[in-house]
Amino acid sequence: MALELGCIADDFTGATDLANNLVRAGMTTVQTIGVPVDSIDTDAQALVVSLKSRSIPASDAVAQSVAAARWLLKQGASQLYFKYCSTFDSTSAGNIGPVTDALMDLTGCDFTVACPAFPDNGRTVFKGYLFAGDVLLNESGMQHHPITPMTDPNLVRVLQAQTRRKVGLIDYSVVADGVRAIHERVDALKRDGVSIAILDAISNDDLLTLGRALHSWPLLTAGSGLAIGLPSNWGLRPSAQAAQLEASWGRAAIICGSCSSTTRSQVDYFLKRGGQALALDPLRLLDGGDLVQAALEWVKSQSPERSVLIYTTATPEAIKHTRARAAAVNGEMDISGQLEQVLARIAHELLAVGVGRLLVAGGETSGAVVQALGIAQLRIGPQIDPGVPWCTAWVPALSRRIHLSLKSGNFGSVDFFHKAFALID
Ligand SMILES: Nc1ncnc2c1ncn2[C@@H]1O[C@H](COP(=O)(O)OP(=O)(O)OP(=O)(O)O)[C@@H](O)[C@H]1O
Ligand SMILES: O=C(O)[C@@H](O)C(=O)CO
Repeated sequence: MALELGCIADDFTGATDLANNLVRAGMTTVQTIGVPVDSIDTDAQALVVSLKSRSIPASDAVAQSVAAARWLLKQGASQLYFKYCSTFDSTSAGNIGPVTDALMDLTGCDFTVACPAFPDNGRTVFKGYLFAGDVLLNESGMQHHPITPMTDPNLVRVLQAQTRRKVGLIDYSVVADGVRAIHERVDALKRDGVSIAILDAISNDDLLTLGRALHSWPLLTAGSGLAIGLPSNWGLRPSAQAAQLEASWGRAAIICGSCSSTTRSQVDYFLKRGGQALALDPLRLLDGGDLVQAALEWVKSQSPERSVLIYTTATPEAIKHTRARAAAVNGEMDISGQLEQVLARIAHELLAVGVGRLLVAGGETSGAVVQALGIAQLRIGPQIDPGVPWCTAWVPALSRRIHLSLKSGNFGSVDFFHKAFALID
């Protein structure tokens, strides 16, 4: 089967999350890092281009997303899928709205949907309100996100602030009534001048219904959840074979820049279990401290038989304190960006000490790490937890493949770090 689905993901963990859902639903999928310069030789049915565009200026996110879309259309994609976070991470400046607008202009489509729901990971949308687990988005910890704090759970309002198009809602009762009811609602919304509909979805069944209803639409925008209902539109069925990888090798390491409450619990669990862990102090950046060298020295002193965790993960209060100290020294300092680069350099150096199994937590952090390792493509393997697979990637500096997992900040069970390495031991 030829290429059908062309996906543009606004961060790297989100891209593996989407590719994972597609692979599990039976679609052969290749994930690229950035927009490839040339065509790629693949028989994949889906391509996922990973960008790092979630938190950059909206005009840059638009330019990169349009370039990715043009490339995917040139490869032959018949449907485009713009993937963002299941917690709708964005600000009133974007980037979900501006990118959606630009992709609608590019494809000439007059109507699309916005569907962050991913029930397998506790993200549900009801009456346009996004829940993370049992609480509304703005009570979930996301209100403290260091880059895109989410303080309003009403997605119609959140998206309307970012787009020049009118935003409406297709609510759960319409979705429950099936494909025809959804199409009728779309027609009614169009008559009201609406061009983008937030989709309610509270279960995988809702996503499967929506997947059928959106068959052959030129453009979809969503988290990864909506993808579970798409492969069957091309007659594909779930298959475990698609996710097989070669054997892993080397030392195991975890690089953690995510500060989400989920990741903080995972770090705490790892520490309580006596894991080998090093916390990096961001304030050392203010006095020119060499965090990379310090981390490497530390790694060399640890047992190579057990995994190591290197993290900048901190509480909202600690981040606030760090930011205030940084601002007092230099108002221009981007402490979060600098920490991403520090962790990326450490990841690169870890290869030299024999790390062949690398787990990275946090989307921005993963983007920085993957770029520093010079990785061009990821092959998707078995799922560790919903939304997080193991992958393999060719690392040019090593001239060999490593196992790599990019964990979204909010994903994974509390024992994720142990579970992940147990799966590929
Ligand atoms: N101690 C800290 N102080 C300030 N910023 C930090 C600190 N630790 C990490 N950061 C920054 O916070 C950001 C975390 O974003 P990242 O995308 O990596 O994680 P996340 O948002 O939890 O993950 P996801 O995007 O997958 O949900 C990064 O820019 C990181 O450098
Ligand atoms: O959708 C999600 O929650 C994740 O794939 C993600 O994008 C986190 O960065």
